[in-house]
Amino acid sequence: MSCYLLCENIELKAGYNTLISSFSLKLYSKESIALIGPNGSGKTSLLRVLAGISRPYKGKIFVMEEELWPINNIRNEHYSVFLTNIPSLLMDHCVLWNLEFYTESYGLKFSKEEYSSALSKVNLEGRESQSARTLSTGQKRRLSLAALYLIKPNIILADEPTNGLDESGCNLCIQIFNELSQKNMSSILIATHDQKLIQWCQKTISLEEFIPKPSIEKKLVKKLL
Ligand SMILES: Nc1ncnc2c1ncn2[C@@H]1O[C@H](COP(=O)(O)OP(=O)(O)OP(=O)(O)O)[C@@H](O)[C@H]1O
Repeated sequence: MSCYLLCENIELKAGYNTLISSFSLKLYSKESIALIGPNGSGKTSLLRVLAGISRPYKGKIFVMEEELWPINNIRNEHYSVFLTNIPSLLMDHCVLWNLEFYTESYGLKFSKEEYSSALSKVNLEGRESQSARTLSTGQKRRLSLAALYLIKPNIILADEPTNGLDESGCNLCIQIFNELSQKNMSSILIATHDQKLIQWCQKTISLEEFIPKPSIEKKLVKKLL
């Protein structure tokens, strides 16, 4: 199996605080890993770094064997997708425009019928001309899933993809991830608190293990304060 995403000894900081240290990961084709950890443990920050949106303080990242930094050549290639959803939707544009925009940013163009069929898959049929702003939270998630289904990226980095989805939406999300992993050999890294999604993943990595422990000096200062 090919290793699609590799990172070694990653250290992340938020301001002066070290969020995560010595984090390494190998993500193979068809593999699905759940990234878990309490609120604020750095799951989103890590996904942003792995997607090439921000740089790690330390460590190396390889996407399909290409090193991500010092220059990010990876963005907008057919490599990874970052399922942030709502903020990345262009609210003043309609559903179809958003879908075209997402797929074209990966160099992919589809027929009107193919876009409509992807919308039907996520239960948004007939909503092509509706403004993205007027979609409900769950419908915005569904629109992101339709884009994901069309793009079929090799690497999927999903940040709490089932947030705001009802039960059928959660099942649909798992079904799409399953299809992409089985038929497209996609590898999937999911930051989530959703037990059903965690159970679906083949592996779980807890970020808690990579949160640096406060030194004795720091503990002492805290106690004295
Ligand atoms: N730009 C920033 N400046 C300062 N602190 C930041 C910044 N971005 C994130 N942080 C801090 O980094 C920590 C990790 O945030 P992050 O969103 O990665 O956590 P998370 O594990 O995804 O949390 P949740 O489970 O709540 O989604 C938080 O304490 C957050 O306040």
